[in-house]
Amino acid sequence: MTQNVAVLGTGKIGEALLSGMIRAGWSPANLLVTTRRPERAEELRTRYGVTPVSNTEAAKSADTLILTVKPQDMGTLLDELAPHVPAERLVISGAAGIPTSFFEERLAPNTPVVRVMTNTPALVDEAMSVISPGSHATADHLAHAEEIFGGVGKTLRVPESQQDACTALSGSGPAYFYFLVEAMTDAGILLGLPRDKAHDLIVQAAIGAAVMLRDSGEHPVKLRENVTSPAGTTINAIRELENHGVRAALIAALEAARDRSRELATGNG
Ligand SMILES: NC(=O)C1=CN([C@@H]2O[C@H](COP(=O)(O)OP(=O)(O)OC[C@H]3O[C@@H](n4cnc5c(N)ncnc54)[C@H](OP(=O)(O)O)[C@@H]3O)[C@@H](O)[C@H]2O)C=CC1
Ligand SMILES: O=C(O)[C@@H]1CCC=N1
Repeated sequence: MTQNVAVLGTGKIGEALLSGMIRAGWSPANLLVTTRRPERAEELRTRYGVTPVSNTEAAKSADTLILTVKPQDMGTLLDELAPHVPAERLVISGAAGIPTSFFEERLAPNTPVVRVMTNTPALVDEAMSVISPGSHATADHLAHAEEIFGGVGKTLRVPESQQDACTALSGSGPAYFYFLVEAMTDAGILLGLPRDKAHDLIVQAAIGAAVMLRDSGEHPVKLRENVTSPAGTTINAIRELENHGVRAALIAALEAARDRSRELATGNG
């Protein structure tokens, strides 16, 4: 039987997922979207051929509901949805921080809930989507979530207790790499390179390093050692990174992201 899937609150992540599902072979005829603004609904209809509906209509008619509003908007959305979601619907939350218990307390008893933390590389089918079941989600529900999110990249099952850490690492992760590229491009400017050339050099170094990290089977330390010649250039840069506490800064940064994810747990964050 063909399943209807509704994406509720189709912003950046919702659209990334939607576009990936269509690339992965889902028919737009089976995809519903909800938005807060009518012009956004029309944009999605025109761009993807999907059907915009109200939140209430989605709750009544879709087999699976994927909630991709901001954590702070989740309580309001659930107040609207709760009276209309039959208990057999699978509810997937894509929101940072909010535990599955938040949904279970507001929806009909025994509603299956799955929590997923994906990331924006879903736009290029290179997402990492970290998946955890709520109390009533079965193996079939998890498999269905994996089928959906597997269309936009890799998936990984973790206990829900690890979701805040995963949010800090991979949900927010792409932003740290963009930040590095931005800073290293500025360094290229300081060293006298034109901005476009500096950008291209750093992006290609990032792609090459990422592919080697994924495919070489080597530990990152070994890969870095291979670049770091005795009395060469790289070790001078590494010394400066260590002097400026970049390793400690990254550990503290990810800890702060994990803590913020925990704070968002109430949906009022
Ligand atoms: N951005 C990222 O990299 C990641 C985000 N996430 C999570 O994904 C979720 C969405 O983030 P993101 O896509 O960045 O945010 P966006 O603001 O781009 O998307 C949320 C969308 O929900 C809409 N919306 C809000 N309330 C309602 C409602 N009641 N009914 C219908 N639509 C509604 C908003 O409308 P309007 O446009 O009018 O504001 C907006 O378009 C968040 O919970 C976030 O934690 C997870 C992983 C990565
Ligand atoms: O910054 C945020 O809150 C969201 C969740 C993970 C990535 N972006």
